[in-house]
Amino acid sequence: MAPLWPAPTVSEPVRATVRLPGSKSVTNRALILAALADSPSVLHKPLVARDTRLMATALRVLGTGIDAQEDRWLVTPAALDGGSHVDCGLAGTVMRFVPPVAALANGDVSFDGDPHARERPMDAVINAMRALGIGISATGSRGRLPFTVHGTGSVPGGEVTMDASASSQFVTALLLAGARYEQGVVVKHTGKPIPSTPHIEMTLTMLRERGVRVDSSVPNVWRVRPGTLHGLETVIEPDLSNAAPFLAAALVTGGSVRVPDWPESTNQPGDTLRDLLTRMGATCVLDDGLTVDGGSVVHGIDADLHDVGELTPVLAAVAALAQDTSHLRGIAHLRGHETDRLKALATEINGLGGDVVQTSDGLTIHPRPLHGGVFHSYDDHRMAQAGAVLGLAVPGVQVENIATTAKTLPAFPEMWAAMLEMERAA
Ligand SMILES: O=C(O)C1=C[C@@H](OP(=O)(O)O)[C@@H](O)[C@H](O)C1
Ligand SMILES: C=C(OP(=O)(O)O)C(=O)O
Repeated sequence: MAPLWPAPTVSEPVRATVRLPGSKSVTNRALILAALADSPSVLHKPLVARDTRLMATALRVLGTGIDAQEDRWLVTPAALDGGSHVDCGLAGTVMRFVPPVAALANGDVSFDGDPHARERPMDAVINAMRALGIGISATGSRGRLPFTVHGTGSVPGGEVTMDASASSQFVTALLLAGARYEQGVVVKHTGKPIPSTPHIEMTLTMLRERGVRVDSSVPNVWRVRPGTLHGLETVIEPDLSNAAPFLAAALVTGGSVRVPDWPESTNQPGDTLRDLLTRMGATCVLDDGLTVDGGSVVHGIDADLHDVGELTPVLAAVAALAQDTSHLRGIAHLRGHETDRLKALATEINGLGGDVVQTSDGLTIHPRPLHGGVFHSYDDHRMAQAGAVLGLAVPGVQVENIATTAKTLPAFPEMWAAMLEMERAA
């Protein structure tokens, strides 16, 4: 078993300012778009974490120049080469977004990842790529990793229909590369509603900022015109989903946490924390940062998290510490995330004495007095964060493999300690 991290418990309200590094989703889109552009791009304040390093490495092996200084990454596009291998780790953004780019390379590019990456749904992207004229041979089972993309230097493109109900990333994957296909791309979704749609909006916004013409006027249809992407100098927003555990600390301890540089307008799903935490008893004030003050109680919540699924683990931890029952709905797709998050949350919270029931599309969480114990993280950064939140209020919680937070926030343990230190110093 990976090492255990004794999650700190606090008896005083947490009072802190927590500055967060860049967004994973924005950084990895910016890297892909920079690699496909007609001129160099500069990314200021990118996220430096496992998922973004994997993306940078993937694009480098395809021939892109990336000069990564700490807070400033210069990306110089070049002709894309094949004959290489891409390690996707456990990053959905790498395993879904890079293959349609690799199709533009001259030669074969093979893809694989962590053991659990081979379980994550991928078939819609593979089938769509085939329909767009891309050669791809899947050696993995059921259209999953590992597979090889047979790049020929160009892609016909055109119209494709897919079922993206398992992940919004399937749509994003084709839109990001589509302008570089000869006929562009038209993606049509059929099936149950797509989750995490703000992430598709993020893709559209970032494409348009780089000069790509995208029509999204018809629901569930996206039309990307063939054309040139421009290089761009851009500042990456802080990762608002990674703000969740820190803001939750304010709520569960009745304290106050401020996150500077909270964007006034954003496509990041983490922005809905303002509404969700307010409904759970917090007061949220947005000026040039977001300040969350906890009240005297934590309320349960009945919430559809379909669009903001990645917030679920931390919200479930808060819900387990609330005064009444919560219903988290619309998140069946979380079974295909870094782990089956519904099963993992129910198992681990119940292991501490909780009462969490899995439903067909979510979780029902009845708060119960919790006790200490091991909280397994399943190589899932957000499970580890959920364990840390529970530990604030429950003595003796030990989070297994806290290092897995490095997927999107390598300094998480240090930032957590610093947040609690500020409270003691205040
Ligand atoms: O496009 C993106 O950057 C993401 C889309 C979402 O994926 P799903 O649509 O699979 O939930 C989200 O959960 C993930 O963390 C990041
Ligand atoms: C689902 C997530 O990640 P990925 O980009 O690997 O899908 C997540 O970060 O919560």
